[in-house]
Amino acid sequence: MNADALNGRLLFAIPKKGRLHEKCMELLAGADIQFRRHNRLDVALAMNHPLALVFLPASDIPSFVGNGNVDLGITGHDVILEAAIEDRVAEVQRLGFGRCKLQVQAPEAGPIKSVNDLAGKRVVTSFEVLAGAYFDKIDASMGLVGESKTRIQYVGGSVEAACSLGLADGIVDLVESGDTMRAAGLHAIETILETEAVLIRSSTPKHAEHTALISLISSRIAGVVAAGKYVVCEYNINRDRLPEARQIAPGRKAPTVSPLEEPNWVAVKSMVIKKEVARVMDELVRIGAEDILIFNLDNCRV
Ligand SMILES: Nc1ncnc2c1ncn2[C@@H]1O[C@H](COP(=O)(O)OP(=O)(O)OP(=O)(O)O)[C@@H](O)[C@H]1O
Ligand SMILES: O=P(O)(O)OC[C@H]1O[C@H](OP(=O)(O)OP(=O)(O)O)[C@H](O)[C@@H]1O
Ligand SMILES: [Mg+2]
Repeated sequence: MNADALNGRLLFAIPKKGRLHEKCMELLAGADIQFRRHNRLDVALAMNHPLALVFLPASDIPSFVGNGNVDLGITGHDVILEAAIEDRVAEVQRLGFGRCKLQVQAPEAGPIKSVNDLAGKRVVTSFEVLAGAYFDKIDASMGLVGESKTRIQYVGGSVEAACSLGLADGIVDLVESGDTMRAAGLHAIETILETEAVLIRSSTPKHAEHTALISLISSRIAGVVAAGKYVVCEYNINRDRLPEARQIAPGRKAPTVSPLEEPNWVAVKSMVIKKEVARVMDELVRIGAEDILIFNLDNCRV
């Protein structure tokens, strides 16, 4: 594809593989960004917007966006901090996936039980900036200087293997379920940060003409993200219990209340945060609600 094909198009960077890729594909579908990606090509023109998708490694996306080479991107909050470029990218919104923690880990069977035990030793990581800054503080607090400071070594992946290979006394890497950590015989001794995927744009955009399209795409993505966060809860209840029901499930603005053919009974509908729905249903049952139904949302604008 020659550079002319991209002329005037908004460039949107998407992780080309790894943990964030599939979820990003779902977001693009939910936002109705249609494209056909040709085999091995990392640029795909959208068919229904003046936009091109650029498929890049997640860790390269912060600098591409921060330097204005692309206008919009999805990547992890962790790699933005690691790229030390947070002053040049604006986080438009959190996306609710790619949630994990950057943790200091050490062999479970060994003597290292705290970060102080690890200070001055060898740490292997793909996050050398964040791990370096973290251990600089620990070293300073323990009076470790020069040669006695913690040695941070970069590796590109499979970080958990470093201790058993004799390369490191501890590591700094991402943990979600903890399965990889446990399988490698490691345990977490400290959390450096919590992260999730974020939609970012350049703080100093080169192409002001894209502002309206960036707003449209952001609003569509926000709708897809919200749809994953909420369910619609519908139930029947005696009108006398409405004040209590409203406290249990207040909805976003207010519940929708419709009359039923049964005297003094109403049907109520409200949006409920998905994670809270079991508790909300328990409480509605407790105050006499009947026929409680929960509906997932495909998409929304809230
Ligand atoms: N286990 C995980 N659970 C949730 N999110 C994760 C996990 N691992 C990584 N991430 C998030 O995804 C981002 C990209 O990491 P990922 O490992 O997918 O990329 P990669 O290393 O380029 O790909 P690959 O591992 O396939 O080589 C991380 O910066 C982090 O924000
Ligand atoms: O706590 P868990 O659910 O086990 O997830 C954590 C693992 O996921 C990521 O690795 P990934 O699978 O991307 O492989 P990589 O190390 O080659 O990047 C991360 O680097 C951890 O190794
Ligand atoms: Mg990885």
